[in-house]
Formats: sequence, C-alpha cells, structure tokens
Amino acid sequence: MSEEVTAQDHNTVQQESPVSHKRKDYLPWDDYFMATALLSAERSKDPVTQVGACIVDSQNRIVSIGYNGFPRNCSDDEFPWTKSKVFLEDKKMYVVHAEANAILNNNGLNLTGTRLYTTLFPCNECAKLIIQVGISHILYLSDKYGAKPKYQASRRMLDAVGVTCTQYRPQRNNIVIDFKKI
Ligand SMILES: O=c1ccn([C@H]2C[C@H](O)[C@@H](COP(=O)(O)O)O2)c(=O)[nH]1
Repeated sequence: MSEEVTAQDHNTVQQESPVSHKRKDYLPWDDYFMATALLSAERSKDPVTQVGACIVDSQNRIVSIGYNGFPRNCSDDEFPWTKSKVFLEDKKMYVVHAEANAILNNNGLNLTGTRLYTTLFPCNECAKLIIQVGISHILYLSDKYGAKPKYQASRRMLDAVGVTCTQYRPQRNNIVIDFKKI
C-alpha cells in the first residue's frame, strides 16, 4: 500500500476545526464530586454548619448524595435548629447527618469499595455507618471539629479498619453556577 497523501486526506486536515479539540478547563473528577457535596450542603437548613456528602463508585459514578437535615416529615419549622442545654430543644437530638443521609439514600446499591466526598470530616456515629457499609476512602474539606473527642473516636475507628481519610485540596478555588449561561 502506497503512503501517498491524496487530495481527500488534505481536505480532511483542512476541515478540522478548533472546536473539535478537547476543552482544557473541564472539572477534574475529585473537584466535581466535592462540588456535588458542596451543592448538596446548600440544601441544609442548619444555620451554623451545612454539610454535604457524595458517594462515588469505582467507575466514577455518583451512587448517592445527602445533606444534614431532619428526618422525613419532621418539619423544619417545628423542630429546633438551635443548640440548647435543654436536650429536647437541641438540634443534635433530631438531625440526620449528611453522611448518614447519603448512605441511606443509596437506592439499595452495594457501597463496598466506594469513596465518600464530604464537606466535613465525619463524626464517630457516621464513621460507624461508613465502616459498616464498606466505604473505603473518605475525602473531606473541613476538619473544624477534629480536636473534639467524637471526631478523634471517629479517626481512631477509621484508622483501625484501614479506611483512608484525605483532606482534599481542590484544584479550583470556586466554581460559578450560572443558571443563565445556557
Ligand atoms: O459528621 C457530621 C457531623 C455533623 N454534621 C451536622 C450536624 C449538625 O447539623 C451540623 C453541626 O452543627 P454545629 O452547630 O456546627 O455543631 O453538622 C454532619 O452532617 N455530619
């Protein structure tokens, strides 16, 4: 077979347009998943700390998301979003954590070997659930409660069973979502 370049080949080259080249500033996977967790956190009614979580499988498919909120049908207008020394008036008594909601929202999928992207390092109760469903990696943004015993207990359990925990440094500082862009 000759290596001659035909007129048709030349035409093909000339017809190539820059639009066919890959976009350079697309979102990297990890930023995409952490941004999804952050977007989910925007749904939270907690006035102090809004937490979002996103669970991803080994094929980079999002299998679940969640944020901190009250249980289904427990009204945000009736239950307290305050911190109080009176137990029944403290939000802690009622709120379902973001990681727990993400685990519960998974539509029955097996979460073994998945990654959890969360905006806040998980507490001890969430760590127990994370371990029980087989999540193997945690990527988190904030560790603002890391010195508290609940969070140290969490780290102790996660370390003991080999769930890796990485504080994620996003490649971008922000992502603008502009509803008018399209
Ligand atoms: O692993 C966690 C830990 C906490 N949360 C939620 C629970 C609350 O709604 C807030 C924390 O409120 P503070 O007023 O900052 O104590 O975060 C969670 O979803 N997951």
